[in-house]
Amino acid sequence: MKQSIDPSDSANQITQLCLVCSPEPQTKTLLSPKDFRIRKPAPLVLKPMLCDQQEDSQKAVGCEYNFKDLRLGKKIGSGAFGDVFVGFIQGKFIAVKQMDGKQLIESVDNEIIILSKLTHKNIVQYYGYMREAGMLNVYLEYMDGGSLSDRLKQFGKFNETLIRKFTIQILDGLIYLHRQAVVHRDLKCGNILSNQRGQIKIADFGSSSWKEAINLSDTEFCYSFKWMAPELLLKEKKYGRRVDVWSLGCVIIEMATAEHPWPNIKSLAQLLEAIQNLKCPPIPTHLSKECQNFIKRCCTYNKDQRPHAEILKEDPWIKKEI
Ligand SMILES: Nc1ncnc2c1ncn2[C@@H]1O[C@H](COP(=O)(O)OP(=O)(O)OP(=O)(O)O)[C@@H](O)[C@H]1O
Repeated sequence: MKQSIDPSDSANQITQLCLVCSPEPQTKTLLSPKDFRIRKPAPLVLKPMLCDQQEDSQKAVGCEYNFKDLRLGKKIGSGAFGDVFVGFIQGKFIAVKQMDGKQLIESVDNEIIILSKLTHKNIVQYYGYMREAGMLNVYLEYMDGGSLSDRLKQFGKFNETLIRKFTIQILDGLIYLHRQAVVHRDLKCGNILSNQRGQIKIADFGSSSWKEAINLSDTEFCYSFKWMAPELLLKEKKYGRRVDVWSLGCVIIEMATAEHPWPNIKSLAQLLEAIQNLKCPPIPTHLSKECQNFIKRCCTYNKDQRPHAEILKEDPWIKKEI
């Protein structure tokens, strides 16, 4: 099936982002992925984008921001590549992802390249990065509600009204990403952050690709596998944006149950067997028929029959008046 991407729309957005991100104004209008290489290390003063936190604005405002003034606060989380702290600068809170620069691996660089060209109300905003004393600090929008998986652990499963509200926001974020030809590949509640205003944003682009080939390691069972589309697990060479649509179905199951999708699966071999036999993760029966049907559409085994995120925006469950 042909992918519904409006090239002019995409090109305009990328051009606009590049103009905001780059230290020098660009005059080019046609850009390619190589235009988004990481800038040379160690600039102390960056010109990041700052979103107005008071509004749901998609507009990024360019301004000078000296990270030397940053004060580091308490640790708010940790992941495979390092720790995340809250930072305070010029009266604003930001998140600081701190990683050992020496152990810096490709996927972190990958995350920076991808983040630096994205700006959308449902994508965690990237402000800049700095290498200092062997550490790499990545500066991000601070999401004071933490991840959705933190919220599920704390408060238990969400009701369908909230699930629908969050799904609409995730869909908007995905539609934007996919228009930029970015595939997230690791969408799960742990990588979706929330704030006190009920907004949610997609984060953690360490696994994202710029139309690049996948390199899946099957030597150890990684729990992210449970959110993965069959074509990724089966290491098919051709896969696309719709792997994120499968994961969205799994995210809805996670929100509805406060458990991983495929809750009884403990190994990659078991997962592969289950996915090939059942074709779809178990769908919670307490959800409305429309919601169950939406999950089924997301988790369509055959990727060519699986709808794109844009098409799902028109689904009756999403469009219904509440
Ligand atoms: N921008 C942010 N604002 C607020 N909290 C954040 C932010 N980014 C990360 N966190 C918190 O820090 C935790 C760790 O985030 P991080 O992105 O480093 O790792 P992860 O996604 O949990 O795991 P991994 O990188 O190993 O996949 C998150 O679960 C979240 O609670």
